[in-house]
Amino acid sequence: GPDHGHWSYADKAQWQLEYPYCGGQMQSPINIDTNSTIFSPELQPVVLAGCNLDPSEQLSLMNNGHTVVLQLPGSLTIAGGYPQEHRAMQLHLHWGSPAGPGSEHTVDGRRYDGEIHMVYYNPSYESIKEAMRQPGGLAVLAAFLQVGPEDNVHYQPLLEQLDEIQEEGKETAVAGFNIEGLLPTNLGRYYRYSGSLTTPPCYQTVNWTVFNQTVLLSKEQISLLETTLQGDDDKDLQNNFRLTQSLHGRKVLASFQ
Ligand SMILES: NS(=O)(=O)c1c(F)c(F)c(SCCc2ccc(C(=O)O)cc2)c(F)c1NC1CCCCCCC1
Ligand SMILES: [Zn+2]
Repeated sequence: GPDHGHWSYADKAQWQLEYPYCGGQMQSPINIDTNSTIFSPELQPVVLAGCNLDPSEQLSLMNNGHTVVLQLPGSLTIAGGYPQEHRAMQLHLHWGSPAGPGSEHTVDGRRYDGEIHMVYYNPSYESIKEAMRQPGGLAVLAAFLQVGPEDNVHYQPLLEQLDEIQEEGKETAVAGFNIEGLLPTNLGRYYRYSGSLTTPPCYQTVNWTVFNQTVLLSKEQISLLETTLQGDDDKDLQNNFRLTQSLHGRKVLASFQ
């Protein structure tokens, strides 16, 4: 993809020097102040289509030095909850370390253990490259990962392969599975706002959905995520989250009261 190689979460204050959008007024992630959200009953439940990927389908799982990325087929689409259909591109995770949590968004100042992002693009644009640069060109479905009492079996296809891609740049194959299992069961309760990619180039073209219900993983699964991968210069890949950005007057809508 575009040149993302040399930035890191250590120098996130300098991103805007190289990538001007990162200093913009519609940046992500944000803190969601639940007392200031606006109930919007027109926000319909998110509906996914084509998410039960056949096990014969092989998906690329890669450590790109900043996160673990699962490439998704364009046959997986958002069929409800957005003005028009969007096609899947990839999903990736954000996490912390054994010393603390690592979600990107926060709710009333609370940071969760981790966060999954499913990235989609609006196919009415000529190409993904084009869609990425246009307002409303991208949709990201975000859900918080939280420590719960037992293993989340839906995350095993991803987590059991992490030891295959410990080093930056390593890639492995994952057999198709039900992608919807990675999200909360209730896709009707969510926050919606206009923001950006949380990584350079920070394009301000993302229509964000942050689900209210969290996804529960076991302590062992969260710990595996926090302690297996290495980023650039062989340091542990941890705390790969951007700090929350100012709303600059943006409103956060809620599909629920
Ligand atoms: N939260 S997020 O959605 O902004 C996000 C991150 F926070 C991310 F940290 C990432 S990974 C870092 C950016 C990156 C690195 C390499 C490559 C590549 O080799 O193709 C691609 C991207 C990452 F990939 C994404 N999502 C990508 C943003 C980068 C360019 C558009 C492609 C889909 C979304
Ligand atoms: Zn992300």
